[in-house]
This record gives sequence, structure tokens and C-alpha cells, in this order.
Amino acid sequence: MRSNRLELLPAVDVRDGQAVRLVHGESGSETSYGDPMEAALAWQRAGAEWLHLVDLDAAFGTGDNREQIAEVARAMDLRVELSGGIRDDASLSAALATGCARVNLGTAALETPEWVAKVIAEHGDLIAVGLDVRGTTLRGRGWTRDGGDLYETLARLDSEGCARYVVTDIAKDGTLQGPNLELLRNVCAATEKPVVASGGVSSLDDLRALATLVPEGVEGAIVGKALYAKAFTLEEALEAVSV
Ligand SMILES: O=C(O)c1ccccc1NCC(=O)[C@H](O)[C@H](O)COP(=O)(O)O
Repeated sequence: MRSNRLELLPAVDVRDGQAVRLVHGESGSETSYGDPMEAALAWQRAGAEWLHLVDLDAAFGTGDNREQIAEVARAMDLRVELSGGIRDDASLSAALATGCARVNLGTAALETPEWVAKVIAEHGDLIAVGLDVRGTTLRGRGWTRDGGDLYETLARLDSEGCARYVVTDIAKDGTLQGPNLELLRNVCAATEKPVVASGGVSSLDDLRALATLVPEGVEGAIVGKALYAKAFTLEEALEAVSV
């Protein structure tokens, strides 16, 4: 049964060994926030139940931070969602070996759908698919390439038994302009599966607005920039969505 409380997933996006936030996911727009382990431990101490941990270099194809990410994931007592550059058996095995609670596949769902169908069948709830969109066009390879229509891909993944979707409006990501509630409503109307909202959260009111979508299927919200910019604390965020 679905919970009626919005789950919060503070984000640690790693580029070149540093916790960063990008604007619109664009390489080169980084603001650095220091050591990823320290950021992750800070969210854990503040009461986080989940951590959204992203290897941006792996997503962009500019290397990877695999060892460091695995170290962070292993140091956590909370549940970790791993994202960025998980596209084949080797990267999926490495991700799952960290003991993470789930992995988020993006590019692979657009470029190697047969492989994604296979790993969904093998790993069930451990696999989520990131639907990263501009308008209703999906973007892959670190959000740099078009990858098809959102709703056609969603229907295909649903038919393959995908357990969950992480939905990002790239136009909102890292901008502190508020989440795209209309997009989230539309995606929830198109699937029975839970949706994790990502990108744009700027205030406690944004989180309260996302919490009103829980009955429609929004299960959680990823929060990055707003926490690093100290728009509110994680403790305040958890309090705002507690019911
Ligand atoms: O998740 C990815 O694979 C990814 C790839 C390329 C660019 C960005 C990527 N993720 C960004 C995030 O997951 C952000 O942490 C998240 O959307 C939070 O956004 P915000 O609250 O607006 O800072």
C-alpha cells in the first residue's frame, strides 16, 4: 500500500570528486559544495531516510567517481538511490554491490531497451527509470541528447514491469524555480507506478505542494540546490511533509 507521506531524497551529485549542483544539468555550470561524504553524512545526521547519489562524470562520459560513490553508499545507514552512467551489466553490478536500495537507469532506457527490460525482470524494485525531459522529449547521455517521447517510453516501460519512475523537468533542475507540478500530474495520470519528483524545489511550500500529489502517485521528492543554498534545512523539510 502507498504511504501518504512524501519521501524526501536529499541529493549528492558528484563531479570530479566534489559535491556539486548544476543548472539545467549543464556541464560547466557547477557550483561546488565540497566533500560528497561530508554532505551525505550531514543529510543522514539531519534525519534523511534516503540519499539520491549521482555520478555526474559517469552520466556525461567524462570518467567516473565510482570508488568514491561506493565508499559514500557503504558508509550510509539510510537507503541510497544511485544514478548516473548505469548502462550495462558491469556498471549495474558495481552499483548493486554497494548495497544501494535502488538504481536509477536513464540513458539505457532510451538506447538499450532490451537490456533494460531484462534487468527490470531480474531485479524488480531495485530498478527505477529516470525520465528526464525537456517538454515531453526525453534526454539521455547526461541530458545532452534527445531520446524519444516521454509517454511512449513510459507505456513501454510500464508494459515491461518497471517499478518506479524518477521524473525530472530539466528546465527546472538546479534553478530553484519550483517543481513542474503539471508534468508530474500528467505522468501520474499515465502510469499506476510511483513517481519520484526531481528538479526545481526551492521552498517548503514547494514540498507541501508536492505532498498534495501523493494521492495521485508522487511518492518522493529529490532536493538538491535548495538544501545546499540553505533555503531551508532538511529537518524543516522533513517536518513540512510529516503527516
Ligand atoms: O541524475 C542524473 O543521472 C543526472 C545526469 C545529468 C545531469 C544531472 C543529473 N541529475 C541531477 C539530479 O538528480 C539532481 O540532484 C536533482 O534533480 C535535484 O535538483 P535540484 O533540487 O533542482 O537541485
